[in-house]
Amino acid sequence: MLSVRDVSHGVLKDVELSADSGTLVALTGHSGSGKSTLCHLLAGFERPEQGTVTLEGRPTAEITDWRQIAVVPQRLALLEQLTAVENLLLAARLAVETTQAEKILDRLGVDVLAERPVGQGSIGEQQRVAVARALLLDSSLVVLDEPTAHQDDDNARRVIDAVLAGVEAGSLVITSTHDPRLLNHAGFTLPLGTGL
Ligand SMILES: Nc1ncnc2c1ncn2[C@@H]1O[C@H](COP(=O)(O)OP(=O)(O)OP(=O)(O)O)[C@@H](O)[C@H]1O
Repeated sequence: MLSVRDVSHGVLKDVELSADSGTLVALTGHSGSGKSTLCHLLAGFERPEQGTVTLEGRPTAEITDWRQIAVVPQRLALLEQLTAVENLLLAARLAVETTQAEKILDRLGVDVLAERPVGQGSIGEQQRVAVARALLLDSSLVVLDEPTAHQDDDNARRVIDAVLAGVEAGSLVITSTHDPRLLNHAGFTLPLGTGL
């Protein structure tokens, strides 16, 4: 269970959210409404100025295990000199087989980067590598910041199918998005900011 209680931080005011495993939650709101800020708090990159963000009762800021919280930050945070497979294995702390990394890269149509430095890929390809990395371990909480922002329809479909497989496998997936292709699949939506 993820629990966001009475959180105020920067532009975020009194945000409340509870969600269980096996759910897809969408964060929406206009540019600057705080979607990325909330993603950072969920991921545990920062502690909230007020309130609490906990996963199974533990502050997310104290959780460093990728099996518990996996993330696609807006700027992806890939190591550009490493291949796609190496990026995935690093996140998994080398605890998965190379074939497992190759399989999810293939599923996301980005096997072309498996053995190449990801910095050579297009932004859309790099985003799909970051999505593959976040979905690799069926982590308890998966936080995705606009994971289809750089995807055409075919590749958005690949991302969405992979996300839904993660939800099916039991992950709680929280994604910020403006994209109706993704929004349509959300179990529920948390609108942030005013006017939406
Ligand atoms: N580190 C920071 N320090 C100060 N202000 C920040 C910081 N990060 C973000 N902000 C501000 O907080 C507000 C919310 O930013 P955020 O990136 O969370 O919005 P967003 O809803 O994700 O927007 P977008 O859809 O454009 O990505 C913005 O006004 C931004 O300038």
